[in-house]
Formats: sequence, structure tokens, C-alpha cells
Amino acid sequence: MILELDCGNSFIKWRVVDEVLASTVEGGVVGSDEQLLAALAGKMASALSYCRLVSVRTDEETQSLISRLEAALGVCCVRAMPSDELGGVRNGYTEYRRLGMDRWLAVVGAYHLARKPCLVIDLGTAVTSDLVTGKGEHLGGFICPGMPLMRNQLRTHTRRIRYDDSAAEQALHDTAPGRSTAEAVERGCLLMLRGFVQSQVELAAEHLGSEFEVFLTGGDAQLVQEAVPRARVLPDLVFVGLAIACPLR
Ligand SMILES: Nc1ncnc2c1ncn2[C@@H]1O[C@H](COP(=O)(O)OP(=O)(O)O)[C@@H](O)[C@H]1O
Ligand SMILES: CC(C)(COP(=O)(O)O)[C@@H](O)C(=O)NCCC(=O)O
Ligand SMILES: [K+]
Repeated sequence: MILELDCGNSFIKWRVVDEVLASTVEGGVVGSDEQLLAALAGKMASALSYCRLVSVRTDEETQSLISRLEAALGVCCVRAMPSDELGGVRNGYTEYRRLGMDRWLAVVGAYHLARKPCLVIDLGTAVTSDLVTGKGEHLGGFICPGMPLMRNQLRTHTRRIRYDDSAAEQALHDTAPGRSTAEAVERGCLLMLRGFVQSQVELAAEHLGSEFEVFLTGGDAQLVQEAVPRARVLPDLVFVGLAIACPLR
């Protein structure tokens, strides 16, 4: 079985895949290296043959996680590295190494699934949007703050915006004008995200023509789904690209 990891700025997404059945056996989202090791401890260490991972963390943090995994699980870890061409997609950055690896693998994964023009939006700590043409030309994209960054900026740069996580969660059940601080902030940020996603769809039509697929991924993808009903919501999109970047030898 293969262990796959997507190390984002806030969370590590992990899953164990049976390469013979091509199915996911188990998976989860954890907040730290320690939590990851605890989640994996014992139960399937012996069944794991290989680990592949993508990380947008520093090289030091990523290497430290790899060392700990190799020591704890006895598996060889392979990390996806930047490339200017992969899976029929040409990286659109002037310096291809600068493009976030999660963005790159999501674009490669989307193009692999669609084989036509794609708009790929990843809603995590940051929100990223990337465009790829039907011929696999990555046109570049956009980066803006995601839900966690927007709410934290408001909390840390004002004196009276204070509310807890349960109030935040409650507030997101509706988009009526807020009648409390939590509702006003959470719904305001949510509507900003939805507006961004809608404007990206309009922009994509200008660059890609009318026939393109929209992919939504990242932990907050569901929040904007209703803004683009035709979008494919694929929480595992980065893993599709990861399998292409790090095939089993
Ligand atoms: N099961 C989940 N675990 C953790 N975060 C989640 C989950 N579902 C949704 N989220 C939300 O997803 C966002 C983080 O998305 P994610 O793609 O994991 O970010 P990153 O890749 O930057 O670490 C947060 O706003 C968090 O509240
Ligand atoms: C834009 C990102 C911070 C998004 O990270 P995430 O929200 O997934 O944790 C990451 O893709 C990154 O560090 N990119 C490097 C800069 C760039 O893509 O231009
Ligand atoms: K992201």
C-alpha cells in the first residue's frame, strides 16, 4: 500500500492507497507532524511499501517530516519536485520552480482528468486559481487570502472582532445580512470568496473560450460550490497529480 501526503500551510492531508485495487483504504486531515505519526502509528506501518508527498512547507520542515516518517514506518519517501512540463502540461511561470507545488499538481491532475481547458481553484489557507488550455499550456494564475487568513486578519487588526469557532461555524449556515459580529465577518468573507470564484469563471471564459471545466479543491471548496454549480469538487485533486509526478518505479 502507498502512503500519500499533501502538506499545506495549515494541514497535512494523508491517505493510504491500495495500488492493486486502486482504491483509498484510509485517510484524514491532521494539524501537525506529531498528529500524522500518531494517526499512522502501528496499524498499517508494516503494510506500507512506499510514500509519496507534496509540500509547500520549507525544505527544512519537509525534510524533517520525511526523516521522521522513514524512521517510524521504514518506508522510502519520494517528494514531488518542480518541473516545467508534466503529464502534457507546460508550466506557465517564468521561473517554473516558483510555482507552488500544490498548484502545479492540481493543474496536472485536472488536465489529466479533463483533457480540455480547465480552471482549477484551490481553497485552503490561500486561495489559488490556475488556467490551462486544451493543449496543456498553463497560463498562470492568481493567489489571494483564503477563509482562514481573511478571518484572522480581521481578528488581529481590529480590537472588537472577537468570536469563537462554534459561532463561526453556526454563522456559515446562512448568508443573510449578519446580526452579530461572527455572522457579519464569516458571511462577508464567504461572499468575497464566492465573488472571487465567479469572477475567475468569467475571466477563464475570456482566456479559454466557452468550453472549459471548473475544478474546485482544498478544504474550503464546499463553501463556494453553489457559486459554480457545474464545477467538479474534487478534494483529492492534488493526489491525482502526485501519482503522475511520483509514479511507482
Ligand atoms: N476536515 C477538515 N479538516 C481541516 N480543515 C478543514 C476540513 N474541512 C474543511 N476544512 C477547512 O479547510 C481550510 C484549510 O484547507 P486546506 O486545503 O487543508 O489548507 P492548506 O492546504 O493551506 O493547509 C480551513 O479553512 C479549514 O477550516
Ligand atoms: C499559494 C500557496 C501559499 C498556497 O498554499 P496553501 O493555501 O495550499 O497552503 C502555495 O501554493 C505556495 O506557497 N506557492 C508559492 C508561490 C506561488 O505559487 O507563486
Ligand atoms: K490553496
